[in-house]
Amino acid sequence: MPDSDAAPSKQQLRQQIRAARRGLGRYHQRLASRRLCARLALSPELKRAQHIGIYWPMDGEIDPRPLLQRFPSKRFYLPVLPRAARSTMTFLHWPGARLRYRNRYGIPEPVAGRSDQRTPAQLDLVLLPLVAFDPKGARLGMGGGYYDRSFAFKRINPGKGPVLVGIAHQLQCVAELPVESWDIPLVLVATDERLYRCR
Ligand SMILES: Nc1nc2c(c(=O)[nH]1)N(C=O)[C@@H](CNc1ccc(C(=O)N[C@@H](CCC(=O)O)C(=O)O)cc1)CN2
Ligand SMILES: Nc1ncnc2c1ncn2[C@@H]1O[C@H](COP(=O)(O)OP(=O)(O)OP(=O)(O)O)[C@@H](O)[C@H]1O
Repeated sequence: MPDSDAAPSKQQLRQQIRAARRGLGRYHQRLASRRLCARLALSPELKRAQHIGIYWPMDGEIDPRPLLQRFPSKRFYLPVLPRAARSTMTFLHWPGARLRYRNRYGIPEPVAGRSDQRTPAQLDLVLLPLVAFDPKGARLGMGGGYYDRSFAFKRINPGKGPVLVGIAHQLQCVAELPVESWDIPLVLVATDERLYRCR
């Protein structure tokens, strides 16, 4: 079979979708972020959650940060990459911790200090950045395996720990992603246009 007919590899899919996402204009980004946050704010899962993992957007990702203003009484946490290879991320309360440091991918991270620090299992809900998703809740990330490793405990005990919510622009939706044995399924995916309840 010629290459052009084959399903795109994970790497090709990442490249295509990341380029499309980076191409979104500033006006589109602002509107998409507001629509996403308005939709998320209505979900019972988010209303119930008190300790929420969020992310600092990069590479054209949709911006979830307006949720902080909407929910001043909830606590939000940013991921901090593990120091040791193959370890899990920790989540630091923010704002509160200083955001001075950029990690190896150029993403700002809070600096551990006196601020509240949580393990992945200690959060109520996590908003996961992603490159592509499908309506069944499969997620393709940047390829580091950070979220998969951090929430691997949910494969053994799906009821434990946070509700995992994928966050994306609508253009990041694909019909079906190949699922790897280590992939952690998403319960919800929220975009600027829709909310997907998976499975
Ligand atoms: N906003 C945000 N924060 C996040 C993630 C994310 O996807 N988005 N992550 C989700 O896991 C973790 C970081 N994972 C990342 C993995 C790879 C690259 C990246 O840019 N890779 C380059 C290769 C460069 C290199 O190896 O140095 C690339 O693909 O171009 C970025 C983040 C934690 N924080
Ligand atoms: N639970 C796990 N235990 C050990 N290794 C893992 C685990 N989950 C993922 N990995 C490793 O991480 C690598 C990257 O996985 P994958 O390409 O699915 O990451 P991703 O979901 O795209 O990335 P991210 O979660 O950082 O956005 C895989 O090659 C796999 O070996």
